Amino acid sequence: MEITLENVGRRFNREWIFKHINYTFSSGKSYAILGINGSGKSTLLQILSGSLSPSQGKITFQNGSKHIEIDNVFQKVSIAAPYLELIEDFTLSEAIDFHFRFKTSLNNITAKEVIALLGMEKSKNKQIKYFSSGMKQRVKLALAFLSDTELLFLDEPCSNLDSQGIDWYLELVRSYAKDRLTIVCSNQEVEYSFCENQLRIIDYK
Ligand SMILES: Nc1ncnc2c1ncn2[C@@H]1O[C@H](COP(=O)(O)OP(=O)(O)OP(=O)(O)O)[C@@H](O)[C@H]1O
Repeated sequence: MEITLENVGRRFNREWIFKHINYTFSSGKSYAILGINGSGKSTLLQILSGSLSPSQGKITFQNGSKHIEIDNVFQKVSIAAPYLELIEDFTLSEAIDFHFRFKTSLNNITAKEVIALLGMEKSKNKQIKYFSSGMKQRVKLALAFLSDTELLFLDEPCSNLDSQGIDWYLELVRSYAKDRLTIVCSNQEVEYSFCENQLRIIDYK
């Protein structure tokens, strides 16, 4: 899978958030999108997931010689982001079952195995609304990493994680990010230091 941006820019009202991005993202590689708060990282990630249109320029999604329509991109992407909330009334087991009604699980991993990987056997029947912010973040990350999608998009992946949680995240990266196109929006090095490519929003202002 390849995502190509040609002269891409986005503005809200009269304010340009970024302009003239020419860049190609390719499968099997990892990318960090870097910038200070409010610089436009999440906006760019939404464009890359097909959920927001650029104000100028062109984005194309290509699988080998096959062009992918923008409306079909959502099937190929897993996103963990602060603005994408879990359904709070679900128990953990229900949230996992619900998620995998829409996305195929990676290597046919079962809900039981996901719960074991989260280390949350004792909380499987607890409603998400009673989870701590760090527990919710772990659930979001597990659902994204363990979905069988070529594109893995992580916006501030270590928010609310303690040092143990950060090690757990890095283990997910080692185990499940390898052959995918991984993009991390961040301004914390620990979250993106594994990414071999970096795109700085400031270069496109
Ligand atoms: N729907 C919208 N309407 C108007 N302005 C918006 C909208 N979405 C984002 N913005 C503005 O675009 C700019 C970039 O926001 P964005 O969330 O992409 O930044 P970010 O780099 O991800 O920030 P953070 O690190 O705080 O998450 C901000 O000034 C924000 O206020």
